[in-house]
Amino acid sequence: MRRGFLLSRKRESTSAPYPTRNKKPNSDDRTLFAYDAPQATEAAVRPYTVKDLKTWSKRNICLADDPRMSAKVDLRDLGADQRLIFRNIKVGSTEVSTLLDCAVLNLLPTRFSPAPIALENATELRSAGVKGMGVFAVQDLRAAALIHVEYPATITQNTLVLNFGITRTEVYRELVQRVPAKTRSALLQLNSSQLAERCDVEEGILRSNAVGIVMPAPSIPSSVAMGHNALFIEARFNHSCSPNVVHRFDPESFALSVHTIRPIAKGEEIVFSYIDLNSTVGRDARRSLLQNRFHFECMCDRCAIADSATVEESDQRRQRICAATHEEVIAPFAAWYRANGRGDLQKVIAFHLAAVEERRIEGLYQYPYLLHLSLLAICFAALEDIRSFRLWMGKARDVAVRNLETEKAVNMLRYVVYPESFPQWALARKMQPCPGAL
Ligand SMILES: C[S@@+](CC[C@H](N)C(=O)[O-])C[C@H]1O[C@@H](n2cnc3c(N)ncnc32)[C@H](O)[C@@H]1O
Repeated sequence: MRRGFLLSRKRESTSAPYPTRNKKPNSDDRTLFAYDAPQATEAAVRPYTVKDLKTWSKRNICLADDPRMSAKVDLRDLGADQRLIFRNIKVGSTEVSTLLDCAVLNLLPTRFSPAPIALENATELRSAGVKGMGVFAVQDLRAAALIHVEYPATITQNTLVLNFGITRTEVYRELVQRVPAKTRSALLQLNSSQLAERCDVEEGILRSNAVGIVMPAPSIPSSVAMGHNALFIEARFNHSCSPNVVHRFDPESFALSVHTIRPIAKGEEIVFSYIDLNSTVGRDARRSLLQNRFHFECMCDRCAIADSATVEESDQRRQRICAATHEEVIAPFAAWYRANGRGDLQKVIAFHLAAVEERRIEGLYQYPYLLHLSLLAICFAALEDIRSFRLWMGKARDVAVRNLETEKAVNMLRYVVYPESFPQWALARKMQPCPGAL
């Protein structure tokens, strides 16, 4: 057996909380498979001490599939430092098969909060051509609508390096084996794309369908170590580089929720992004990342553009959008403000409207989109233009709603209803020099 192993129940009770590097693994390591702690609420694992975390923090953990990361660390060194255990977590009547680090398990809430309720009859599953099946809107959907809520079938830490006594294939097989029978048969119906010929069914399905989620993490320098993948059976949304929904996993309720980013027309396909569109900008780079990570050639609207001049134009637009810094976005308004309102506020408005339009064309609505919206609302408040203020403040509120920033969204709604209560209301007039002043 290779050096390195997963934590078994037996070891949890020993004085050393985790196997040490010098300790030789033995056949007991496999007792893990018989381990069955049913609830996240059960304190079966000793909580981490500060010392544990400090020791661990010094060590780099890497993504085996990511060449940038594996250069930093010797994979052979990692075996004894992984503290992953299989555990089925119960959320209401749902059971989630997980392979998680003890530190993450200990950070889960002792009681999950109720999941939010999605709009009923909002979507249907049907053919999406070359992409296989896809999810489509069956009614017009407004921006920030909650259209889908689902508990995962499986969750794994995505630092599944081959440093266990078992292979990655066995890990995936075990994880699927632990999924309750009814869900497991639905899981096994999922498409495993090009991976089907290269690996086990379970591995193919998990690797081509699981989506990245954020789990609670101890504060360690290598945050990438805490990346996780979760498999959802019903959320069969295809990928798009111009997504119209965002998904968020909430560890407090243990549910995935999917919100619309913009209004979606009845019949339109509902798509989210499988990758970080801020860091992978050009069409070719996006396609090769999706091919390497998810094993398909992206056929989304932006990637399927045939004309190379249009692709170039789109790439440049995306470059501009992704390169925009917070400072650059606020600069025009800040200059107007510093000049005591003496500049042309219409120019500031034109700057933000152009940026918002570029984002609409590319379907990129991540930060600092909200900043553009807020500054448009501020400009129109300064000019006492009630209609435009309500429009842009309303759009900013939609972003807060889909970001689950409830308090902010409530305040924004108050401003939509009572524009004059907005702090910058009539700012342009108030900043005019008083008649007779020197
Ligand atoms: C989570 S599944 C999405 C649902 C899937 N189409 C189905 O029939 O179950 C991910 C798989 O869908 C396909 N897919 C998703 N987005 C795609 C895209 N933009 N272009 C081509 N294929 C895509 C790929 O085969 C990928 O492995």
